Amino acid sequence: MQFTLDRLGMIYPSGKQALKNINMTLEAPNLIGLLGPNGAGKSTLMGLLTAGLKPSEGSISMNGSPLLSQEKELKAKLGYLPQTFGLFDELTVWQFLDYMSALKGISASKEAIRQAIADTGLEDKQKSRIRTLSGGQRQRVGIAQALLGEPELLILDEPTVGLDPQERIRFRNLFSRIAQNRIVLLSTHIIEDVQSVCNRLIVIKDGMLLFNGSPEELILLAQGHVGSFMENEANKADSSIRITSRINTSRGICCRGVADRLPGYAESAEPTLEEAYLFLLEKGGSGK
Ligand SMILES: Nc1ncnc2c1ncn2[C@@H]1O[C@H](COP(=O)(O)OP(=O)(O)OP(=O)(O)O)[C@@H](O)[C@H]1O
Repeated sequence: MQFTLDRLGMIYPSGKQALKNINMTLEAPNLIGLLGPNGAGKSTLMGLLTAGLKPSEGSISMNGSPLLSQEKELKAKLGYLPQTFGLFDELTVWQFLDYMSALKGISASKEAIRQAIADTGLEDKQKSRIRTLSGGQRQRVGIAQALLGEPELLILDEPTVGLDPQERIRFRNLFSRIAQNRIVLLSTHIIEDVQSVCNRLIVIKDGMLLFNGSPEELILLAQGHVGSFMENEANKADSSIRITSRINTSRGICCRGVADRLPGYAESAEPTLEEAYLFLLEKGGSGK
């Protein structure tokens, strides 16, 4: 399965340009992390890929043909967790997933539901009404409906929101397993979610593609732009460095930060993925 985005742009009827000139290819297998600050255009990009939105500029093709002429085929291949979604509060978890399976036209629905419930750890909640679930449990039901029928393309808009750290780890591992033979695209603000599991990162800001590559390539971009220094040794007049962390040590507060040109008092340090991402956002970056 392959998607090609060609000069893709989106202008909402309000006149807001949410995406500009996006060019990229997404192919299986891939676990792709979609990163960007609030309002960057991540949900808009996901809306276009799921054909819920129609592009105002450029196009998307699926396996070489226009996506919008293959909406039925796309729906059969797609599992989608939107940022906000409605659950039917009076249904039980099983009933809701049964209903979603029917909408998706899944034939062996019992097995598909059982698998989705097992993958999301909802076994002991399958007979509970959705209104009685916690926020994190509801999010898991949202993920479960996206997983139904083993879709070839899984698009997850902030799937780990509301999940506790243990659950986040569980889902990271699950997404990583699923992505072995399909495309999983997940948006998040949490770098830990993409670190170690995503083999590819896409960063957008103000509707523009800033980066499209591996986590290692992103870290390389920030090499020489991350420094550490003791706070009491810093020259306060030189504020060119943006502090990313402050840690108490026996010698005082040790700071790390990113800068286009490191000030003399900072010692160059190996960038973390989070620092590389912050550096890219500060700098504006260059797409690939
Ligand atoms: N239906 C809409 N009508 C008009 N403008 C919209 C609409 N939906 C989104 N926007 C605007 O388009 C831009 C991109 O929004 P989008 O929701 O795609 O960003 P995002 O990266 O998903 O943000 P967040 O991380 O906050 O969820 C924002 O400026 C937003 O205000």
